[in-house]
Amino acid sequence: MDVDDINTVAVLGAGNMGHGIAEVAALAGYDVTMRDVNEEFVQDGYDQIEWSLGKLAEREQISDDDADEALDRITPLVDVGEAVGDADVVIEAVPEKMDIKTEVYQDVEAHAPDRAIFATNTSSLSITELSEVTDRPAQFCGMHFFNPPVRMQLVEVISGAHSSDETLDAIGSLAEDFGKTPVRVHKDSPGFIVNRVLVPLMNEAAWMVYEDEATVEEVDSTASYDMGLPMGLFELTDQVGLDVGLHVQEYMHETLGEAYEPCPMTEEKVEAGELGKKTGKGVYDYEDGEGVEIPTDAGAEWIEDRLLAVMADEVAQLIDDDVAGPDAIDRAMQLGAGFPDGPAKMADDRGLEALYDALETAHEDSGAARHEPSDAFADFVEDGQFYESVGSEDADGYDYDSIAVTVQDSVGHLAIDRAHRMNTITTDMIEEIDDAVDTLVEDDAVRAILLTGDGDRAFSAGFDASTAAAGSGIEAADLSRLGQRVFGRFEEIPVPVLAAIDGYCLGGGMELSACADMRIASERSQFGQPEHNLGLLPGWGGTQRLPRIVGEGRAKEIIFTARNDYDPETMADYGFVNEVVPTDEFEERAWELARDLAAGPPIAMKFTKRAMLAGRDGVDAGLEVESSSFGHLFTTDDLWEGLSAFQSDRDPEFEGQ
Ligand SMILES: C/C=C/C(=O)SCCNC(=O)CCNC(=O)[C@H](O)C(C)(C)COP(=O)(O)OP(=O)(O)OC[C@H]1O[C@@H](n2cnc3c(N)ncnc32)[C@H](O)[C@@H]1OP(=O)(O)O
Repeated sequence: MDVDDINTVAVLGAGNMGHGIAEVAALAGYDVTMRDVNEEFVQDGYDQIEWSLGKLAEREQISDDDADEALDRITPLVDVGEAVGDADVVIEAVPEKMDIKTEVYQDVEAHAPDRAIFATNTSSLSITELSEVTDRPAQFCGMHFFNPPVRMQLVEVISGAHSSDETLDAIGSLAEDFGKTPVRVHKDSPGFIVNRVLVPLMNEAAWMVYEDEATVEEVDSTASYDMGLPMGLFELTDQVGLDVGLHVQEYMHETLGEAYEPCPMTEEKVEAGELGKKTGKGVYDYEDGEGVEIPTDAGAEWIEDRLLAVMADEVAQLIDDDVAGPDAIDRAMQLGAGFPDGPAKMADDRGLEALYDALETAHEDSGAARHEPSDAFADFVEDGQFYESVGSEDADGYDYDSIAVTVQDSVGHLAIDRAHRMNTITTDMIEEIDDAVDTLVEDDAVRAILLTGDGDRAFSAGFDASTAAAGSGIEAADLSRLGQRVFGRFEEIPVPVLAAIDGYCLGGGMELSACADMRIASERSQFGQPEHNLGLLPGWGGTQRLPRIVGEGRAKEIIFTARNDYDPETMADYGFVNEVVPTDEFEERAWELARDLAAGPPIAMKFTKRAMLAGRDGVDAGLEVESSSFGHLFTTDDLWEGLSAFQSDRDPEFEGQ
């Protein structure tokens, strides 16, 4: 089945995941039936969707009409026959119990059309085993969403032993059509990617505390502030629920072996009903205690190495077992767990040998199976790096971690690729942008650059404040200089640069866009320089470049008010935005304009940028560059091409000669 043949999606289960998936499908324009075992459950799910759509509309992420139309597309049902009778795809999100799922599939099988693909949202059961309770194992695969589906970008698309390529392609395309990023998991392996990396990591954190090697504060401080993870590991454990985590750990222990033995501390807490945030107490105490309090400076290098080593071993096994490559693993962890970098890259950066040694030393001390490095890990240490040995699966485009760079129709497209963190900007990203500018300028095929932010929430929400913890004044000044210089390169390079802003464009993101030659924005965009709210100032050129574009008075207003909600029309009035475009036409318009710029005369473009830049040193300097450039252009083929195209009333084809 092709994704174009999918019109109706049946979602089984109206719980947290089920109603979230139904909402996502309806927002993408599909007709949705949502089924649960009784009226109350299904109505609860429907009410949750209504509430969530209302919130999206309130935040202007969708219009009121979009919210109403999405809700209208959802039919809540109890009758299985009615729910799946006309379904092209059935997404099952019922409780994680094999007997419940088996019963549901038998019921569904009796009513679903032969063409229907079955996709299970299981996070911990075997896709292959589930597919075998149906009569269509080839039309069956995993489609694992993350909680809450409306906000989380990742969908793991998992191949069971019998899944056909056609099924996997259709479900991958469906996930994309839902506005999500599918990551292919090539084998039905316990925990797939995200849980396979995250669960042993959380388990190791628990063991370190249980065995008195470290305190909760030390582990969480290391994870949050030294490794830059979005939260502490115990904070995460409490948020997920200790019972939920333990359930997956037990499954992994059963299927993968002794190395996954759950920590007794987790078992004890589950037995005592201390399940995490939802019960008021887990590892942290939310009712009688202070809740989560993580000191910024209690981290330790050996804890970081241990945690990285545990992850590296899982990554090694996943790659070795052909479950996924390093870039798929990293992408999944960034989108599904909010990691700043993926575990393969983090381990490569730290050095596999050092991490292997850390694990081996732990094994000598503890003798525990979980500390025994796998053969796969040993092999990768021999090879040097995960990425070096396996390479990247990204076929076209250049290979970067935090940006995506491709060339199409003479346009070099540089997308900030951290949608999971609002496309916030890190030092590594700035260095990658620096390198990408070199690469694109050297590429003769590139005649214009289009700057965008991945996803539909932000061009960029600015500097990644979570990486700002403990820098000295000198380091911060260096970071400021780095951003000023690298962003400023867009002003200096010979090709025109268009920033296409869709969503938040704040702080450093706005400073980056200010270096483009032109800016267009979707109607839903929001602008601002909120640095003063953080006690900072715009440090990537904002105090200099913004006043040049909007005038000093407006620039001071934008910086002093520190608002983050300037609308695009106002920014167009201020002269910052060249054009405001309806959101649903935005991507097309951005590319149209970028292609138009790429079709312009390269030498005249280069000289125009150069003359304007020279003018910043004074009008006379600018005028001098203008006239010498004007003279030079008279010696170019492009001039004659322009003149002859004008005379014969056709579009010119400039070659930059
Ligand atoms: C030299 C350069 C300096 C600078 O650039 S300083 C930074 C300037 N930028 C800002 O101050 C923007 C800060 N962010 C915000 O105000 C809000 O966010 C938004 C208005 C962008 C969006 O608000 P909402 O829709 O309510 O979403 P949410 O839950 O606040 O954010 C979603 C996730 O994105 C993370 N995030 C957003 N901006 C940043 C940032 N600048 N640095 C680090 N993380 C950021 C959040 O924390 C959160 O993450 P989780 O889902 O894990 O809670």
